[in-house]
Amino acid sequence: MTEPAMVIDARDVTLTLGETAILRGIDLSVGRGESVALLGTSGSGKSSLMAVLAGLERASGGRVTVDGLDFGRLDEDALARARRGRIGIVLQAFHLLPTMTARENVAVPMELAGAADAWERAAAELAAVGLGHRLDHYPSQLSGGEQQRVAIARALGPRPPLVFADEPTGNLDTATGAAIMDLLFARRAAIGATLVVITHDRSLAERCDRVVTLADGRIV
Ligand SMILES: Nc1ncnc2c1ncn2[C@@H]1O[C@H](COP(=O)(O)OP(=O)(O)OP(=O)(O)O)[C@@H](O)[C@H]1O
Repeated sequence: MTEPAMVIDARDVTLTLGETAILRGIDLSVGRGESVALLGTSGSGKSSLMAVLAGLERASGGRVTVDGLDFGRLDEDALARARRGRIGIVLQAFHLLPTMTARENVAVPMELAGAADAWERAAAELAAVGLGHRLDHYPSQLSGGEQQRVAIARALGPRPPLVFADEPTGNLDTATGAAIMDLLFARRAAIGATLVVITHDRSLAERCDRVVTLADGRIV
């Protein structure tokens, strides 16, 4: 089977929560290997769009196709399976599991994605983000920048074709944030993943192949 050229194909996507129309007819196609920045003021719908495209939130209307799968046709279990190994997510606040070491945080999603050698691969992934000497540290024993490196290793370890990052440098100082973005771009290039980055930072956005700007739930 040939792979679909578009990793993301969203057509007239709407999201309404309660009375609030959050996404109001989004059309967005993202090609394989492309990097796209989602820019927009606070409340414009960036995180909501990411949640819909990542299969974390169901669209209220329209069609979302990711890696050839029509999300609207999948039940919850099928959607969870579709996400696993196919979509990696890096968030502003890292969200590592506090009771697990760096290595465990990275190994668990790879195990869930079916890797037999997840434990060994987790060590290699952490070495690739410069943390080969921190395998057994818990998140509380790591700096913010180090925690985000673990989060990148965790998200990209299963080699997903699609990676989302929501304000990945938002909790970091400028220099650390720049190093994290360099790392995110380098690791996603190494695995050939498509990247969608949400940001407020125009200079960061301009590092992507394409900038998409949202305002009030629409692409402008
Ligand atoms: N569960 C919800 N119920 C109702 N409204 C919501 C819900 N979640 C988000 N919203 C509203 O939807 C709009 C878009 O929110 P979203 O978080 O997607 O914006 P954003 O562009 O990512 O903003 P930020 O840059 O501040 O993170 C906001 O006005 C928000 O208040």
